[in-house]
Amino acid sequence: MAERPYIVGNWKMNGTRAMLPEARAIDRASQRVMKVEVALAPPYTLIHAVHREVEQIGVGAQDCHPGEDGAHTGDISANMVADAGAKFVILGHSERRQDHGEDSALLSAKLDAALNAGIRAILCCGETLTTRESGNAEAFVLGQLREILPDIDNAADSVTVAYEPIWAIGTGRTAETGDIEAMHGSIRRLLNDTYGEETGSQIRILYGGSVKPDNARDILELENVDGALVGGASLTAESFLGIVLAAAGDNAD
Ligand SMILES: O=C[C@H](O)COP(=O)(O)O
Repeated sequence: MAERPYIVGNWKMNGTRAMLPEARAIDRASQRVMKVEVALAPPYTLIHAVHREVEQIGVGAQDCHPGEDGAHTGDISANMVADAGAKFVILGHSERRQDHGEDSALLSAKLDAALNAGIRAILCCGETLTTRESGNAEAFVLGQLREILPDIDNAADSVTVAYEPIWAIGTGRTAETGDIEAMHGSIRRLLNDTYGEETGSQIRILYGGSVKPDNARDILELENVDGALVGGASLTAESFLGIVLAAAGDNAD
């Protein structure tokens, strides 16, 4: 278990203002679990409202445009999400890669925009089931990361990695613990090679893919698993807090 696990809820395209009491409940309970760092990434429309609603937990965005401003109808810049209260942005989620054709060049530009706006990035990576079954999962995931990891000195302050096998997202299937540990170990070695061990060892690596209160403990205990990126189970305070408590080892304080 990481010294201070990082548990991030990604609400994806879910949530109206009716969800604000869930955010408030998550925040209030998280104040009693200081040994876990908790954050929520609501849709753009709720970032400011959630930011105003909470005191303890972090608030982030699920995406940003690579540009600073201008004629991009319907887009939202990193400066805008920062202004709304976001302290981080999720980039490269497989749903955006699939739904919007996002590639590494675009993601690198988005990452630059986020860092210039002074917000951190959660960089997502993960393989399809076909890639896993062909035995190429590790090469694929490390390749994704090599293409987007930024060439900066303070990477540990700016970047978190989230490994999410695509076939485990929203399916109720989680990867085998041995496979998670092996992939996180490979990602750690890549981070150490890229940034040196002092920095590489401090960059957090989250696991995502059907993390629930009843499997969180087993996953979070694995070596090099520093937290979780949670989708479906972050939509109610009850299930999300179940994961937060599992990360705390069930002990508040
Ligand atoms: O960003 C979160 C992940 O895609 C995991 O989603 P899930 O917990 O619903 O499987």
